[in-house]
Amino acid sequence: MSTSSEILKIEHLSWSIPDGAEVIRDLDLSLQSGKLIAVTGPNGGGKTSLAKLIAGLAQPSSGRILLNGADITALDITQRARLGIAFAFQQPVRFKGLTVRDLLELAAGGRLTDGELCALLGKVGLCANEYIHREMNASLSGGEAKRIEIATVLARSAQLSIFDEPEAGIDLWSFTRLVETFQELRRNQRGTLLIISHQERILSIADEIIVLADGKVRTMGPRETVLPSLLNDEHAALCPLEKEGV
Ligand SMILES: Nc1ncnc2c1ncn2[C@@H]1O[C@H](COP(=O)(O)OP(=O)(O)OP(=O)(O)O)[C@@H](O)[C@H]1O
Repeated sequence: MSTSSEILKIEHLSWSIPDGAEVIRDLDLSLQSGKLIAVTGPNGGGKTSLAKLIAGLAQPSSGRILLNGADITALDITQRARLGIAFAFQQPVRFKGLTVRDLLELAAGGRLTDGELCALLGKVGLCANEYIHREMNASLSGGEAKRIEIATVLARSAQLSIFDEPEAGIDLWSFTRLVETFQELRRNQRGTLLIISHQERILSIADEIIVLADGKVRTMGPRETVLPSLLNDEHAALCPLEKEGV
């Protein structure tokens, strides 16, 4: 059993949108390595904004982000990706001209055998034979593109993988497979997983749950203590969870 250490530290982080409204407000956070951490909370609470700030897609107005103790606040998304941060968008990105194989090989950093591609796509409930030569264009359905994007993050085997609402737009069977994949990664301690989700099934497999509301951490703690309070009536209005289906 490995002892976990701090992989990400966030100090006094704030971020404002162009009209001046503060979306992330003086937020402090510490994430331990090898854990599955779920981030939940009401719509508009700042979850995606926080993920973008961590991935380097947005620059904070103030505060610091440290990865393994090193200040990465000034680094852009490419530099942070090189250091081991991978981000799967809420809305998948399409890349005209690139095939699914190209994209997964780019993510993995080298050639992949058909068997490896099959294993990766199988983790998100896709059959490789039908997909590896498909172009990442509009001919893919929203759910297919979303699952391929998730597979690219899995292919990266990053130190810190961030998934923004992986449940959004994918069918129940693929979602079940994905939840199993997250559990496998957690069991094998393959990096740290930060998963933004409204799904009780994701929250139920988390080591830690963060509830974000109004740009601040409302609650953070082990699943065993946070989830019961999220499921009771007192918190239902603050953070309605999706219990069935996707
Ligand atoms: N680029 C932007 N321009 C203007 N407003 C923005 C921008 N990005 C985020 N916001 C606003 O900031 C707030 C937080 O948005 P964010 O997407 O981070 O919330 P969220 O917690 O991820 O919500 P959801 O659960 O609906 O995905 C929202 O009110 C949103 O409208």
